[in-house]
Amino acid sequence: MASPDNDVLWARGLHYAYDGSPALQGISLGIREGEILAVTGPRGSGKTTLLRCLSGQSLPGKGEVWFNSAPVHTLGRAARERLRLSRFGWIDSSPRLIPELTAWENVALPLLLHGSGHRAARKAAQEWLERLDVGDCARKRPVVLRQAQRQRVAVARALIHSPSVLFADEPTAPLHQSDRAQVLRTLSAAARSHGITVVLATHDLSLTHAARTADATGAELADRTVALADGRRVRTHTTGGTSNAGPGGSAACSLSA
Ligand SMILES: Nc1ncnc2c1ncn2[C@@H]1O[C@H](COP(=O)(O)OP(=O)(O)OP(=O)(O)O)[C@@H](O)[C@H]1O
Repeated sequence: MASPDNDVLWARGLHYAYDGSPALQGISLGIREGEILAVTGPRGSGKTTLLRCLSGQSLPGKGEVWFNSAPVHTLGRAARERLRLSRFGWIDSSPRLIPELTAWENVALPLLLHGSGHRAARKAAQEWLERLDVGDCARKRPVVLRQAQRQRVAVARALIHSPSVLFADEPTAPLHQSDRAQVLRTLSAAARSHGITVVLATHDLSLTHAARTADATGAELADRTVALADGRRVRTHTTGGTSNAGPGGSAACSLSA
């Protein structure tokens, strides 16, 4: 099926419930290639559930999710797993690194799994670690790293194979306030330079503003912000020129930035 407005990822009429308790109630959304979309809303508004449905980790009870021409909502578990490994990246609020591997080995893993040579993978991993200001951690294991360092390693690992879409679920939650904007700026700059589409869930709208205003030279963090409340899409705020409201989406409106 052709996507509306040539969106790389789009959803229509998504419903999801946990044991009969609704978490998503008819959300429709389209995301353009290379767009950085922030999904905001208070705790429990459905951000994580939406990201899980969009990335094929959870299947909606009703509705459709399409990645390009692939119907994610009808793919079997193995096909969704392959799609996630090859085309998607995921950053959680708590970094999940493999404790037996060093930082660079953790970061290099997606490349090694995709068949890259050891030397090339190590070089790329080192470059990503340096970009995220943890180059000196390359040979350390996660257990000796601080939480903020572990999260930067996790960000490097999510970006190293240049996924088509990066899902970031509260990626700065474990970081101190001072580190948050910097990691978000690095993430968004890296995504823009590699043409990676980003879906970023955060309950802290001020964070996206802080990352924008603190960056005198970089691009704005998000092109568009979609706000959720009680599993429904309630507001869209467009900040960049590459965005659309998506199928069934509300019209763009202005919030103060
Ligand atoms: N595993 C689960 N089992 C039962 N209910 C769940 C589960 N995960 C989420 N929920 C419920 O679904 C609703 C949406 O939760 P979700 O985690 O998607 O929201 P969120 O906006 O990401 O919240 P937060 O910012 O706290 O992560 C909430 O009411 C939540 O309590």
